[in-house]
Amino acid sequence: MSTDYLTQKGQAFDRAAFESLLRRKVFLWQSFEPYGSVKGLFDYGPPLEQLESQVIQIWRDHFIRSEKMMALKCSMLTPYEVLKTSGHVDRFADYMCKDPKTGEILRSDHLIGDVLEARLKSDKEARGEKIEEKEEDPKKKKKQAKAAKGAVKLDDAVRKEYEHTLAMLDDFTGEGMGELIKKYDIRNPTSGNEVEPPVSVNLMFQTQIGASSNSPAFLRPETAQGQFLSFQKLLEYSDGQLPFASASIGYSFRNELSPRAGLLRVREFLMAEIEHFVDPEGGKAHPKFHTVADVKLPLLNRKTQSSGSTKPEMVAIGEAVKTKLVDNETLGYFLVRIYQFMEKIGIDMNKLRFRQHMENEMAHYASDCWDCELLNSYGWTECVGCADRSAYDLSVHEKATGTNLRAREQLKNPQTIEEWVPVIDKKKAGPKFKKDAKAIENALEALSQDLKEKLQITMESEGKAEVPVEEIAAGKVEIDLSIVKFEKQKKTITFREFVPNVIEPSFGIGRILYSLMEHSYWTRENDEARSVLSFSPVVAPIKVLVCPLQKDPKFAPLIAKLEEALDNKSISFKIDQTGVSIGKRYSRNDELGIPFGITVDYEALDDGTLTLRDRDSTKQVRASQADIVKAVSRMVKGKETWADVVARLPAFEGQEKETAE
Ligand SMILES: Nc1ncnc2c1ncn2[C@@H]1O[C@H](COP(=O)(O)OP(=O)(O)OP(=O)(O)O)[C@@H](O)[C@H]1O
Repeated sequence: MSTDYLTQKGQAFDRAAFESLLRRKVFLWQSFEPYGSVKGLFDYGPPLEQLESQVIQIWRDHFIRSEKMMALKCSMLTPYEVLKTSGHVDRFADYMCKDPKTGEILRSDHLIGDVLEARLKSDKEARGEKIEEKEEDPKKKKKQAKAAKGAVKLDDAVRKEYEHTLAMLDDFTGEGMGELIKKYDIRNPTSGNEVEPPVSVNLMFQTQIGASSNSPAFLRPETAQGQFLSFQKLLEYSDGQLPFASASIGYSFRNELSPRAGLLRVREFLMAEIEHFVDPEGGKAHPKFHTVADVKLPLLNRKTQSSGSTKPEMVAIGEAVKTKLVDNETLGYFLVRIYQFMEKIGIDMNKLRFRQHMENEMAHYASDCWDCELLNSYGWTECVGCADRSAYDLSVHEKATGTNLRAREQLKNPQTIEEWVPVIDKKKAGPKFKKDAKAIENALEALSQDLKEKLQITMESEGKAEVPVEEIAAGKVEIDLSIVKFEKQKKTITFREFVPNVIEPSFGIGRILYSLMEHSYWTRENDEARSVLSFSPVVAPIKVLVCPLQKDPKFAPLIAKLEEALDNKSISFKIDQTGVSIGKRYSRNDELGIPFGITVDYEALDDGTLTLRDRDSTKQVRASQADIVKAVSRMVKGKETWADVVARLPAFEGQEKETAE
């Protein structure tokens, strides 16, 4: 199947050929194949496992080391209460519709979105809109003309309504989506059957800790909660100084209703999440913002999206923060760091944009949110979410557990303040409240200043008052002045206490890897189309292909020496000693994305020189083993490019034929 999506060389992207390469070269496959496979679960073979490990290494260096973040490894099994407090138990759900005849489960918003988009596409074809766009491509023109024959033109008003519905889809409740399904006669596209009304399904995998069902738990749907609950440890580790950031790389689990699009929507995936804790006073400034202020990013803001356009604008982040397009410096700083990370791992930067969340997409507590989206053959795909989560997470966990999740700022000048304080007659309170006495004392101290003042006035006028105490069985307690009174007392404070705000960049590694593989894929069109994966030398799973020119035992000592030299520099390599032609060996290893080939030929036997081939240009240089290994070592560390090497080392013209035999 071809799509409108183009490779880095401007060729039509052939997804079937791409997927066949991934299968052939054992990049990935659906898990548990001998048992019929499970949707949404994938196993990675050696090349993809290695690619992931290289990308993670760069991520660690780019964020954890360079930004001095505190790396954490938190438990994946998470007690029910934690996710109840975070809101996941009640709200981490999607709506699904069932096809009653086939039993197929469809995610309601995807179903509506897909059907309306297909109708709009068909309408465009019927109006000939696409045909005009691609006039220069006769093959496509023919295909579109054919499609247009079966296309259905929509009424202008209907077309507008569909477009509006698609833009607002995130706003619909289950009931609302049910009405849309009826109104637009939306059916299961595969069977044509009517579907049942949407029902809400929580996306977490539930389990229990220990043998008793009294301790329900979930597999975590994100790594973030563990990081929030480690806040006090992190604060201690950073000597109480803010801002600081924690980072966690680990698996998350979501029981997606309709896993699809390969690695893009799966049920178990690797996340790399950062929680940057910052004092909300001072506008969430970032100490290193000035170093990135001039970097321009492709930003697709809310206003542009509302106008129906999807074209991002290149804006310097300094300007974007100044005009409040991006809410604050810390958020802006991270958008730039995400951009630089993507560039480092070899993402095609023409296929990257930052899309601002529409108001209706954001969580109620978030103050701004941008997704880093990568374009692949499935369309623009959110690969990193970067949100300002305000003080929400720490506040809710503090409230639920009574643990202090605050930071303190030492005041330059101590301040004297007056505040209402409960003065409890413990001799009377103890016998009266018995086992609840401590909980009641804590609750009285935790009351707001306003409430303390109000309670004192009530007790003075009415002789008694009622105080809510969630922690005791009765849920409330009656107090009077013989037991407690609230007094205004002077107090000198030397610090300010606050709940830090959190900026969270959240990376889905699988989606990034998949997009990176598509961005790296192209075909060399010489004698026959040959697939190439142009992984940059820094991320390539294997760095070097070692090829003796022919199967000849004479080469063995030189190969052994070369192996030792590559090993000494920790360069991963593969030896291809099969009897096929050198050109064929190169091209089948181009499919693995190996950036360099070192050939040992008969000249090497005389003078010890080897040839080094660059995968993308197929150009070669000839030099001593030491020079070649040094050049490779520098290139895989990103310290030198092929252009630098070509400028330094003599070219080798006796290029082997690239064609297969
Ligand atoms: N089912 C999934 N499969 C693979 N990666 C995922 C999946 N769900 C989320 N991610 C990745 O985790 C990142 C952070 O998760 P987040 O909760 O922000 O995603 P989300 O907004 O729920 O994604 P979506 O709207 O696509 O379901 C995403 O940017 C994405 O890269």
